[in-house]
Amino acid sequence: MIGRLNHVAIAVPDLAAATATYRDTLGATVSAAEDLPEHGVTVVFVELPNTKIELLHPLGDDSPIAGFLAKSPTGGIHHVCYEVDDIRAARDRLESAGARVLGDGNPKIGAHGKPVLFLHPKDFCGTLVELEQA
Ligand SMILES: CC[C@@H](C(=O)O)C(=O)SCCNC(=O)CCNC(=O)[C@H](O)C(C)(C)COP(=O)(O)OP(=O)(O)OC[C@H]1O[C@@H](n2cnc3c(N)ncnc32)[C@H](O)[C@@H]1OP(=O)(O)O
Ligand SMILES: [Co+2]
Repeated sequence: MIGRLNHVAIAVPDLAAATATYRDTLGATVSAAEDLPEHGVTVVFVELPNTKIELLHPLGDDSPIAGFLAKSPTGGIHHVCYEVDDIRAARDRLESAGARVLGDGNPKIGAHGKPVLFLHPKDFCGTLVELEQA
């Protein structure tokens, strides 16, 4: 059911410093920072030849990544995102298998303009999984 690895997201306490690390130390192409209030994060995209890295920083009082950064103050890998052909069919299949879809179960529009959903980390080997419609 899952296809390409769309991105790996890294939660960071200092977005400017993380951006500089990827741009200046690792020599990657990075985007400008973008606020996504709908998702409670500010994001910088790092473009790699075969996938993307999302550098995430909390935005607002109810950011879903605040708890993660409280537990890992220096940051760390927050989620992986896999592409699926039909996100609603994937959701229904996963729910039938007992997996927990986070939020109200309806896809939101993600950072790349496509519908996304999140799956509980305890159901997927301790890793938060994002699904994005291909
Ligand atoms: C940029 C836009 C978009 C895109 O298009 O790409 C994004 O990626 S937005 C990214 C941010 N959005 C989300 O993460 C939405 C989904 N996330 C959530 O709903 C919550 O973060 C969460 C996964 C339910 C966690 O909520 P939180 O309140 O922080 O923690 P809990 O106490 O409820 O956690 C329960 C349990 O799970 C562990 N945990 C939490 N986060 C992670 C994680 N990222 N990876 C692995 N494990 C995680 C947490 O430690 C708890 O474990 P125990 O302590 O053992 O109970
Ligand atoms: Co993401």
